[in-house]
Amino acid sequence: MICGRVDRYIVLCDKSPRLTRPPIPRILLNNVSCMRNAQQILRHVNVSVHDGGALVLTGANGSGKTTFLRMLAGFSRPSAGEILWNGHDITQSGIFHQYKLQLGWVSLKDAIKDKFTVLENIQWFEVLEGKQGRSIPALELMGLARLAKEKARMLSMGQRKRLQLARLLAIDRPIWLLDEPSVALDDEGVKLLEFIIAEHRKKGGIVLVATHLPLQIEDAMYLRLPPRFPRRMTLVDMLDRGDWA
Ligand SMILES: Nc1ncnc2c1ncn2[C@@H]1O[C@H](COP(=O)(O)OP(=O)(O)OP(=O)(O)O)[C@@H](O)[C@H]1O
Repeated sequence: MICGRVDRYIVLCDKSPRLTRPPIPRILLNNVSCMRNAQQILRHVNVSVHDGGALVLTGANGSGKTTFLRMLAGFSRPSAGEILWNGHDITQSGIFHQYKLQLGWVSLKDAIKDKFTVLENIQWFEVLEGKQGRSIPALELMGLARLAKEKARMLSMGQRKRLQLARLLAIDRPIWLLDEPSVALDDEGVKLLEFIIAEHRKKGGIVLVATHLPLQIEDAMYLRLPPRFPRRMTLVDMLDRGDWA
């Protein structure tokens, strides 16, 4: 029985009290900052995510949500601080090699090959992963089974997003990085997205999602990134402050 927390330790109350370390977060951002083109995009971000956890990033256009996800994907490095996976710095090459195999990525650049069929677009990645048998169930779940043999160029924007999500399911990696995953989805598509996120988390998967649109994600942590450029002061602001009095 857990009786309380003392600093970093959980006190277990039984006949012979003992101290047990809490589990290391699967992902830990420790005082992370990020520069792009000599400009500070993210400043002193601290986040920890355990298995089954979800983090929702919100903030104005240009506030750094995509930058945050790209850093977690290893596309760019923090300019200060560290990103730890299982307690290890992901920027170390040996660690990164293992870490990147944990990641499923959905972004506005959909990496869909127009000349391939819908099914081939998933099976291609499945083969690369050394997996099989998940593509058709994933297409069925995302409502694309009847389009499996069509060329991907025939798909609408929302259908392309569904295909990306089907690929995410088929590849079945534990850490999902989702950049605006609900853009272009209809109401049913958004419900499916919320459903697959919930199911993924039930299996211990982690979801980090940047979004402008509301998503129902139970017990998610929210991180609102501050606007990068403060709004320019208007005449109304000056009058409100009494600068002209
Ligand atoms: N490749 C790049 N090189 C230099 N600066 C960049 C690059 N990509 C983005 N930035 C800068 O980083 C800032 C944050 O961009 P980012 O795409 O992370 O914001 P965002 O919060 O995802 O925005 P949005 O809501 O519009 O998607 C941008 O304003 C831009 O100035």
